[in-house]
Amino acid sequence: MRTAVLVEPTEFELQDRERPTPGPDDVLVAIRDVGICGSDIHYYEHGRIGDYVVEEPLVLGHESAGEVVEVGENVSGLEAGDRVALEPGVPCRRCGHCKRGEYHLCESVEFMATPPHDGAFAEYVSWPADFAYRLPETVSTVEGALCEPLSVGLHAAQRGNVGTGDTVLVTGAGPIGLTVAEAVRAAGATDVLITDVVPEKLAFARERGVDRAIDVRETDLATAVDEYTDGVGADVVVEASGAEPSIRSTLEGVRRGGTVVLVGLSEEAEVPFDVLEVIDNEIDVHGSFRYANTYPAAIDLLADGVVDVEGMVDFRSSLEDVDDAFDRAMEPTVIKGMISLDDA
Ligand SMILES: NC(=O)c1ccc[n+]([C@@H]2O[C@H](COP(=O)([O-])OP(=O)(O)OC[C@H]3O[C@@H](n4cnc5c(N)ncnc54)[C@H](O)[C@@H]3O)[C@@H](O)[C@H]2O)c1
Ligand SMILES: C[C@@H](O)[C@H](N)C(=O)O
Repeated sequence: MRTAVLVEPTEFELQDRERPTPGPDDVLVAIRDVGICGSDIHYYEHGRIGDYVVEEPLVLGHESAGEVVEVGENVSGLEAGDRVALEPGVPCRRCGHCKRGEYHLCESVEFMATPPHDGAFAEYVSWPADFAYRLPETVSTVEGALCEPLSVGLHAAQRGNVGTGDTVLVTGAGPIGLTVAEAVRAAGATDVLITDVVPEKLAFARERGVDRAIDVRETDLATAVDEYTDGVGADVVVEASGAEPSIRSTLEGVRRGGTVVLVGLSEEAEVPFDVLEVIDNEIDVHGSFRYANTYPAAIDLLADGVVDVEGMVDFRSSLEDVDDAFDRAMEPTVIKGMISLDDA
């Protein structure tokens, strides 16, 4: 089968690999669509993300969906021909975190395209059936693949306990900020403000219906939020840029007694944060890491037309053009590129 393998930073090689054989609890999936995520780009450019280092050739891609072509003997509920979204992180299912349902915190999670685990830029992937979710007819495999970033948004909204009538400030209008915006709307937020430093990203967010798009290069964030909220501040701020100034600015946007959710990963592990402000204003600060139990909700929201992810896609490219696709995906105005494979 065809695979695109990262052999060195900035160097993909198209390799012919043996088609995997599904184990008894697995499904073999002919991959149709795979999103290019910021972490794929980071591995492509730098060969590492923090302690995760690409030491052996690695198949990238963890936002994927495709068609089941074979099922293992223990699998029920899925059959050949079903289209599925693949949840990319598979936990041990036995530890305390798994048993509590917070399986994304399992220390033994094997996550696609995170060294040493291969991802989905491949014709076929064999995957545990309980992490493969059937797509209804009305949900495309592009949408199925983008259940992954949508899940990051849904989890962030849950971490922020976003509720009906809330005003939410999202910092960063990349794919994650945009899925957060979709998720908080679905959770009942009535006012969504978003920031960025790229005018095209802000214009796009505006087209998608955010109530206020703030260019923080030109506009003081605290003033803009105060104006919008009559000096109160946002109920919830979700940081989705990873930019240090933006992380610090979350405290300028949140109301007293409000919640800050940190999703964006800073290049620096330590970012100065005014703890006196946090205490004095009784701010709840939550980390948000990946997601758990979000795929069924993501698929239902897409099937019901409550959220949109397909509109974020700027281009679809082929496995053979993966180098060109990554070059395009790195352009600052591009939101989402996809690698799409022919029908298997
Ligand atoms: N916690 C998690 O589980 C999780 C999951 C996926 C991604 N992430 C992280 O979330 C962040 C966002 O991911 P993405 O794929 O959307 O990244 P991205 O780089 O595509 O988008 C980030 C956006 O932030 C904007 N930005 C830069 N500086 C800014 C500033 N000072 N203020 C406001 N906006 C600013 C950029 O212009 C860009 O549009 C990244 O740090 C990524 O690593 C975290
Ligand atoms: C969650 C996922 O989108 C992220 N890129 C990760 O590897 O953690």
